Amino acid sequence: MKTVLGYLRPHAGRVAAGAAIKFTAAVLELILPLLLAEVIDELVPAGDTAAIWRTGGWMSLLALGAVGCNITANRMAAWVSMEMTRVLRQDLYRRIQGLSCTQADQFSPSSLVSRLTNDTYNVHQMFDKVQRGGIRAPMLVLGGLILTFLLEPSLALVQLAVSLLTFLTITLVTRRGIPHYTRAQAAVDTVVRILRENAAGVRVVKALACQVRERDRFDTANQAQRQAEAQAGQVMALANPITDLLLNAGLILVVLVGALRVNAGLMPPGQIVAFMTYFTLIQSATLGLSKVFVKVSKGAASARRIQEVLLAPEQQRQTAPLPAGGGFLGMDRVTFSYQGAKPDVEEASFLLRQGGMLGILGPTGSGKSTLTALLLRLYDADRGVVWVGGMDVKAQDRRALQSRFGVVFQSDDLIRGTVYENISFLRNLPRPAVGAAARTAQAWPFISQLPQGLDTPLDLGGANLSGGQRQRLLIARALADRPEILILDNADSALDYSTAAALRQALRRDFPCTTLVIISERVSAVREADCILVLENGRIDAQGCHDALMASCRRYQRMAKLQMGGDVG
Ligand SMILES: Nc1ncnc2c1ncn2[C@@H]1O[C@H](COP(=O)(O)OP(=O)(O)OP(=O)(O)O)[C@@H](O)[C@H]1O
Repeated sequence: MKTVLGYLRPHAGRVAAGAAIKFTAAVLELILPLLLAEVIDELVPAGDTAAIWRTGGWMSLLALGAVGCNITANRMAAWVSMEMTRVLRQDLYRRIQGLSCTQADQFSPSSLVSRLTNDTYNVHQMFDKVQRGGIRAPMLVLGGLILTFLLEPSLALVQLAVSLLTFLTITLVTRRGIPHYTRAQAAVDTVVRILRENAAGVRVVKALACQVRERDRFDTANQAQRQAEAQAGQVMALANPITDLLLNAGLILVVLVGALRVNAGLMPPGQIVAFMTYFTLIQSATLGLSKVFVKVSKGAASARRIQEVLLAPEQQRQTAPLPAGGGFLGMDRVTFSYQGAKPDVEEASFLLRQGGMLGILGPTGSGKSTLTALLLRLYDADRGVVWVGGMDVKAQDRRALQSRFGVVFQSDDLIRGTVYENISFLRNLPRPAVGAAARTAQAWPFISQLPQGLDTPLDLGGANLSGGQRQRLLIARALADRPEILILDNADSALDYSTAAALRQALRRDFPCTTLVIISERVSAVREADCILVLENGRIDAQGCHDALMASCRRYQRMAKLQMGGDVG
């Protein structure tokens, strides 16, 4: 909470000015009933018309002054809470971008999204409500009670009792309602998730004829959401009628007790009117105050969640010396585990010269992608040293390090936009560079056949392209900025053999100085590599060039024979 509160500091002057204006408005509102009682009890019996007009004028001025002050202070409050939330959201976004993948995995992507959206919204609401009602409501309640106690203690006690009852009722009702709303919000999340999964996997759903099951899944989530909303609605439906009842009961009590005291000659009749006005003021302020409490409790919980991300520790930068003759890129006895249970990469060591090619082969789940994640410093190794450009990756600025790479991950997707926008990908690259990358990636033949060439719009995820066309665009995206190091993670899986061969040839021709890291299930994709790693269960089972592995590694020989028939020499 302290960290989030710090975002108010730059606006302290405005907040203080807003509070002073709200204070002034509350004082003006509290003076009005006193003047009203004076008109009824003194000026009307005295028949002093001029004084009645004068006091009426003052009352109008006070009422207008209070409205003006409240509008000004509310606008200031809205500005401050919007501005501080903007900066908070911006800092949170930057921090999320700076989180290591381990930290992002720990928070979970959906939780980070909800911290950035829902939680910042709750904090915004809290600051807005506190500034608007946090001064005015307690001032009106306290000031009203003090003035009424000075005027007539027995009536003031009636007001105090009813106000306390109102406050307790609203707080209890809202507290009971909040869990239902939280459940309703979670149910909405589930509905949205099912919708997104369904939209993304619409082809699979249709192909596997799962529409009915999907509909049932959606209906169940939809029903759960309706139920949670209904329960919340049932609880909250009590709030307004109960407060109306308490307000009316209180007014009746004030009038009754007041009338009895007036009849007994213990107080002037005008004070009943003043009391009724104070009572209405105090009741509405009490309601406002309970709403402030609700917003503060929700906002404080959200502020804690935001703070957890903002204060997530920076990654340590303990570097280790590189082994002698470390080369351009490599690892030395690297061990890494995603969740600390079992090593996902164990004792991995290899070297690669600049401009060289590293091939990585191995069964699914053997740690191939994890090796590239460590090179990119998406995760830090638990033990050992990883280096790129002859320097420990931990000693390098993560963004600068990552900008040296062009990468195609298995999970990459196209965005809604033109072919050019998909290849350039937010980098504003010149069109000739984009065209050249598309040629190397073997994408040009089909791009030139599209109705608007590079300017042809693509659907989200490239739904209007074939799998192989999508893959070639992704490769072009990785190449377009002429990276120093190129990582292709199974990027040829949807390409036919002759296109994959043409791609390899074009890569060597057009990017002779680029260091290549190629993960593939095909021996043909890596056979020209300077070094091929054969992985098994996170360990490097064997490494060497194609000929060396053919001579020494049975697993590699089997794969080569299986995939390339007799052509394995
Ligand atoms: N983000 C993650 N969190 C936890 N475990 C993970 C994560 N990513 C991968 N793993 C685990 O690490 C191990 C190695 O995964 P990795 O993706 O590196 O394998 P791979 O050889 O690239 O597999 P594939 O060929 O199927 O892509 C697997 O056991 C996998 O379950």
